Amino acid sequence: MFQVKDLVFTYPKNSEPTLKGISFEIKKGEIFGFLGPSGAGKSTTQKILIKLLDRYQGQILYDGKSLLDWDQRFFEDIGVSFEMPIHFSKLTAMENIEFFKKLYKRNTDIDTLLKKVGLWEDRNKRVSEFSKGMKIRLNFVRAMLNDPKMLFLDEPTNGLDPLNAKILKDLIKVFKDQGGTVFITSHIMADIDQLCDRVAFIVEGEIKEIDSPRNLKIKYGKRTIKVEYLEDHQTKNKVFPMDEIGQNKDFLELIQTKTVETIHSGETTLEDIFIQVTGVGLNHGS
Ligand SMILES: Nc1ncnc2c1ncn2[C@@H]1O[C@H](COP(=O)(O)OP(=O)(O)OP(=O)(O)O)[C@@H](O)[C@H]1O
Repeated sequence: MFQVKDLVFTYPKNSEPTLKGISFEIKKGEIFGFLGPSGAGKSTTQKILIKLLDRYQGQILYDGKSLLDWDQRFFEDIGVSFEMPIHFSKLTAMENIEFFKKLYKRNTDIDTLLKKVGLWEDRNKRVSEFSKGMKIRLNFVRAMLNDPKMLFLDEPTNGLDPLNAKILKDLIKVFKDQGGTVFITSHIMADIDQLCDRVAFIVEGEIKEIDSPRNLKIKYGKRTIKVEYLEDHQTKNKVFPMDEIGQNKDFLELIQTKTVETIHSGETTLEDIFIQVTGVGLNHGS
């Protein structure tokens, strides 16, 4: 869908580039996560990909054609949902939708979409009366109005309670299952882990890693097995190397002779990988 090669971008007032020659591909039909600490260049990359910023160096192809050569038809193809929902708060949800719908040639079935996000009953309420979660869901509806081929989502679940976050994640998955492509940034690693086929880690304008969450966990995981067991009425633990565990006499003896409480493989979380790759804790992010 997108091929980005050696992308360099410097804001006009800056002397140093914000993006220092990044290359990546977003494959058609995948959910691609873009992760990194605050100020790494995620939003800048996203703004370039949606044609809000130009004057970059390097090459960006969308659907095989340079992004610079795409005209208004590009905007018919994409849906964008940025972190801060911006709506006309004195208008109802439906009035907002009617307004933004007119910006596009192609439209999706809005009634179905409103029902899917759980806003159908509230469609005639003023947006000023909406909760944050409702506004974020309305934002998603806005991004989907033109039945896009590709969605750009910036922190889509930020500030949502678990139920609203699940509704949104399920909608993103359905979009993908129906052939859509997604570019997503988030500081919530569990959401990224659940959603993304591949992730890129960007640090100070450079990409440090690109792979599937699963492959990254294998790469950064410890490949150990920790057994917690009971001995003398106390919980003890032993750690074994995962390689050739089936032939490990100590391990086999332990699980045959002791009361095992838990067995864990030493696989790491995306959160740990974030900290290892970026060198920055997640609470440093915005
Ligand atoms: N309009 C601008 N003019 C000059 N510098 C900018 C501008 N916008 C962003 N920057 C700088 O570019 C760098 C990358 O910013 P960007 O917003 O892309 O980071 P980010 O990874 O999206 O961060 P966050 O997670 O906080 O959203 C930062 O150092 C920032 O100060």
